[in-house]
Amino acid sequence: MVLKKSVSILGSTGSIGTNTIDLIHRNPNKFRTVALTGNSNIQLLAEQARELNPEFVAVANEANYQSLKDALADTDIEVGAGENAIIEAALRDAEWVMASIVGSAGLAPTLKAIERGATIGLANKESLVCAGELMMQAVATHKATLLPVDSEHNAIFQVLDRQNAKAVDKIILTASGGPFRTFSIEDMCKVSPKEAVAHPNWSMGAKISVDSASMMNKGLELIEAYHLFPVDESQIDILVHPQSVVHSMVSYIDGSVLAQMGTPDMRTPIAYALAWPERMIAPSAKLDLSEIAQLNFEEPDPVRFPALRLAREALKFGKSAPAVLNAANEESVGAFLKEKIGFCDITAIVEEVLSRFDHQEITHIDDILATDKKARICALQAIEKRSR
Ligand SMILES: NC(=O)C1=CN([C@@H]2O[C@H](COP(=O)(O)OP(=O)(O)OC[C@H]3O[C@@H](n4cnc5c(N)ncnc54)[C@H](OP(=O)(O)O)[C@@H]3O)[C@@H](O)[C@H]2O)C=CC1
Ligand SMILES: CC(=O)[C@@H](O)[C@H](O)COP(=O)(O)O
Ligand SMILES: [Mn+2]
Repeated sequence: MVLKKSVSILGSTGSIGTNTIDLIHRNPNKFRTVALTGNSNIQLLAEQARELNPEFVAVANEANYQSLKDALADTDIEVGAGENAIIEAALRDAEWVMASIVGSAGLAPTLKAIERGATIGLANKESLVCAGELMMQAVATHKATLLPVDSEHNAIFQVLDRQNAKAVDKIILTASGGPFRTFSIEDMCKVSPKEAVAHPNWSMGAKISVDSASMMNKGLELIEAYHLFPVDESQIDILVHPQSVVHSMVSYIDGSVLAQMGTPDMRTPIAYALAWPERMIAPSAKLDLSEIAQLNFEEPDPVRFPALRLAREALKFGKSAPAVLNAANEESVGAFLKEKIGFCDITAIVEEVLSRFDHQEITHIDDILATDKKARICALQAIEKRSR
């Protein structure tokens, strides 16, 4: 009998979470679910729990505790609510944990799963952006395994020659350019949330879709790549590739460039991380290059997409700057989605908060949590000033 891999999914009700569950459903003999977590979508969380029968289900928003409890009253699944319950889910004894909570809310639970030495499928890039050094130190100290799920980083992980790290010349992160790749600044400043979440290639949650539209997603991914892979900031390039077929590349000192390709379906990188070090079948459409016929590449435009410069500056500055960048961006994206500010205000506010902030050294997760809180207050003031 083959032992089932025990898995927990933090953020099971989101886009990454539901794609992960899709793969688990297709492989009932391979996986056993230990814990699931959500925030607002109680109906889906309860349905997932009924189907997968985990030990424990947690909801971050405490106001949703009773409805989740009621929905699972006739089962023996334990139910928890609040930030501590999400931490408890991360601490439950699953070998493999999908970190797919959106935003810096994912940091503390991901770190707890790392500290117990689990294998983490990391989708939650914001945690690495905020606390890259601390997280990577914790991975080494606790002998945890961090498997990048973000499609670009998963691609790099697949083509990086770890035996010859010194032979790496560049990491080339591909970017679709988002829905406004060809827009003028004037037109971009007028776009609606509906237009911003309509990614040309990927189906994703609202926050990351807006990040893709501003290209802050690529800025966050630059910082993510810096922490995940043994390269300097100057060795990470960003290249616009509108088809999202080449998910990223590594170029070597001998002139070889290795790329990972596939159709834009997150079930491929999730399946890679779920099955690692083996591989498993994923239902993603097969790549047909003759049908696609053309793959295009172009340099990103730093004027229309200032997020790329802001993220690189924050990475170079270090200290609390990346955590401030992330917090200000999360608040601004939230305000844009609520139509309180315009699309171009997002990066303007991030820049304003970054420049006003007294950046401090980070030595402990509490420093990150305090920075995150302070930067959000600062961002909310800037949002208020620009509110429509
Ligand atoms: N979607 C994608 O294809 C990709 C996503 N990523 C990254 O993966 C992460 C998840 O993205 P995505 O799945 O698109 O996001 P979604 O918005 O679709 O899902 C987010 C998940 O987090 C939960 N959640 C929201 N707020 C909180 C909170 N405060 N505390 C605990 N849980 C919370 C949501 O619960 P509920 O729905 O119940 O409210 C949901 O389960 C992000 O960091 C994103 O950048 C990376 C690469 C690709
Ligand atoms: C699927 C995934 O990994 C996203 O991060 C995606 O890369 C977004 O596309 P952009 O290249 O437009 O940011
Ligand atoms: Mn990505």
